[in-house]
Amino acid sequence: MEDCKILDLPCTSQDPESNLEQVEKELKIVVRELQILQGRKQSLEARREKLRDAIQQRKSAHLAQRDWDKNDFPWSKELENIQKTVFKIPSLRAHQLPTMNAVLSGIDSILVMPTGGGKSLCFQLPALLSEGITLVVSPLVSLMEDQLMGLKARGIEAKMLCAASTKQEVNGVHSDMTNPKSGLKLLYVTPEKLAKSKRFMATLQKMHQLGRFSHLAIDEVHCCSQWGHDFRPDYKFLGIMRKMFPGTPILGLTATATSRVIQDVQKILDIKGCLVLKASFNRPNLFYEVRPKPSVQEECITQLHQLLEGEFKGQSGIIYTMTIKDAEELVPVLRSRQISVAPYHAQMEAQVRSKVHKKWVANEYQAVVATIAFGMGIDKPDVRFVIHHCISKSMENFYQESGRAGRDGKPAKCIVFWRFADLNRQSTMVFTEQTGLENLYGLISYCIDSHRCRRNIIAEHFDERWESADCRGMCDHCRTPRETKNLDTTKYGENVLLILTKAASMNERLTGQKLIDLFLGKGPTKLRIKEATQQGLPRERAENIVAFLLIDGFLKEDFHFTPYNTISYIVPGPKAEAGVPPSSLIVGGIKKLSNTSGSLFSPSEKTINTQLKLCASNSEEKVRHMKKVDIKSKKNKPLKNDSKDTNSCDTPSNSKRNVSKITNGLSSKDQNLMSKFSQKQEHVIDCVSQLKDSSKSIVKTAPSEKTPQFVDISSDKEYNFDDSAQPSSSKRRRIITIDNSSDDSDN
Ligand SMILES: Nc1ncnc2c1ncn2[C@@H]1O[C@H](COP(=O)(O)OP(=O)(O)OP(=O)(O)O)[C@@H](O)[C@H]1O
Repeated sequence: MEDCKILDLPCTSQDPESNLEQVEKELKIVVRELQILQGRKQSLEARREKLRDAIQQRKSAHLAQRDWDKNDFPWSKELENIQKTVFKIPSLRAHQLPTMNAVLSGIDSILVMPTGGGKSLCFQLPALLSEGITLVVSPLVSLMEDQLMGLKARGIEAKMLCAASTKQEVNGVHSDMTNPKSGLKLLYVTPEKLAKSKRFMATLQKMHQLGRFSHLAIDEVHCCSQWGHDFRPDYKFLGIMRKMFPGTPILGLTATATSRVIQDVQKILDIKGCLVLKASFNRPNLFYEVRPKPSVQEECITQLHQLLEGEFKGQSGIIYTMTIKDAEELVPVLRSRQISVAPYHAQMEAQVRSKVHKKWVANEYQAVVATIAFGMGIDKPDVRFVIHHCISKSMENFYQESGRAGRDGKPAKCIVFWRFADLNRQSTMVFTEQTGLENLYGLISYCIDSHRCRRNIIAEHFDERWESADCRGMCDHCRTPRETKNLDTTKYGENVLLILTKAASMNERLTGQKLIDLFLGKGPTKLRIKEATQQGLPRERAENIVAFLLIDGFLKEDFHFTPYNTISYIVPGPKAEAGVPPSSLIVGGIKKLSNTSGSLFSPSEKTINTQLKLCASNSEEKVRHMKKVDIKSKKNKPLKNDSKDTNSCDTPSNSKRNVSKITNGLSSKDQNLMSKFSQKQEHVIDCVSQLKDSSKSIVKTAPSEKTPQFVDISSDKEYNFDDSAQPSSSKRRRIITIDNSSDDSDN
């Protein structure tokens, strides 16, 4: 009865049916109105969010317009005095003074500056000019230890708190925080400490109430963002700091420059609209070089030996390895050659690690052989070389790691040893991360590109533009420029597909190495295809081609777990599936370009015809076994009439549709290639279809009764295709140049 009143309906017990009908009618009207209102609410909320963002951006831009570089702030004289007398720094670098002025003006800011740029000074110096304590959140104990060492050497009172701090140390810090007479200026804590110690947060609140919480500096602030390369869940906790400690200016510092990360960080820390200061990422004193890594470990050791005893003799450096095992294995071998090195990785005891670090800083070791555990905060100014014995997992990681070199501004070298085998080792470790493969492939394109300025590639990654002049011959490519030529990769793509098709038809999966063997006419005879073999192609070049096809999205890695490890197999990528050719490839070479023959640069029609015949005969063989999908008849239908296939992603007709979709997003260069490729497209589609067909019978995918798309020839069962998502190839660069200088087949 109550409900009836609410709905304002006449409620008579005589006619409940008609009453119910009326109620339901009314309910429908209300639900519809609610839906309309809900829709309006959502669109208004979205608009509000956009307007708020615009206001914050305007605020940010407005702040950035102010002259932060001037020298007439109330603190300017004292700032200069401390800079010169305490820090013994004669002049400030770009963005240091503006950041310090913003901090001292009480403005929330983010400073984006490359590693070694001098970010720490931007909170250390203002700390000395302010009443109370500057709290510095830093992700690594080694980083904090490093800074404490430097500060103590300058007579500045600084302490740290971490999980390893003794009770006595903790009590001492807590009393300093609330004691107005304490001279403590900088307090370093890990984000874990903040997130997990209620006692610490309580004392921090007290410190704030007493007006002693002068600034909050968050080092490596990109760790807040999942888009960054080093996300740390405990950094998320910092989101409450703005609300908990109003009036305490926040300074975020990072060497990660992508705008997506910066915006995310602003949101997480609740400092949208703050001042963002961004320095250029170009480190002009660093020489970038990529060397082919010898396949035999002994040869690689010899090269390292030659570098450390030759070019880098008497100089200090870091050798980065991918795994702890690699570091542990490399050290004794190098020591046996009288090179003074020590390992550094996460499995070593903290005290031993710290000892290695100190001895290296004191030049008692020429180099540390380290995993990425030796990274953030390594502040040795005279590091003259950083050698990557193995590729990093992303461009960001590489930039950070190599950025340990040359922090004193003097020339230093950053050398990467690159080999295809390391791609698979890394990819099997990073593929579970959200953007792991995309990030890794970004670095691979840096490694396999044999022509473009390395600096240019790094700049592109960080949304910057550096002209060739910015490099000034400080990378291997700019030092020895090469002539280049466009290479049609269609032939390579087709040959690789032929090999994959044949292997799959024999229930074989191919790892990258196996595929490259077969591409070069090696490996099991039963899997070889004479017509698809690249005669005379050096292995290094073949590896780069397959790597290129992977990062271009023509091929993709398919990961399988075994009880012991994860294996990466190579399968056709989204481009091959859609019948889109690989992107264009520029080959660079000095000696060989003048006498290049058509055999490599323009695939001979003869070879293609042979391949087509081979594939066509294979296709026909398979097609005979297809019950539901007649590839031949479907691929001859005009695209418009393919309406039946709208839900099928993988039939050839659909692949054609995908082609047109993909073509719309392609550059004119790629479109030209596309039209070339389209003649062979059906053949490629056939290959991919066969491949899927065969691979389905290998993996025995569960059949679906709803929309069968092909029939397993071995079991007569109907199947769907269910391809796993890949990083979008459109996000990657299309033009890459690979080495041609050692290519015998060019002669
Ligand atoms: N204006 C300057 N002139 C000369 N040296 C400077 C200047 N500013 C900082 N430095 C020195 O540069 C080195 C690197 O500084 P710092 O450790 O602050 O870099 P960073 O930007 O924090 O790097 P990272 O991202 O690796 O933490 C230090 O040895 C520091 O003393």
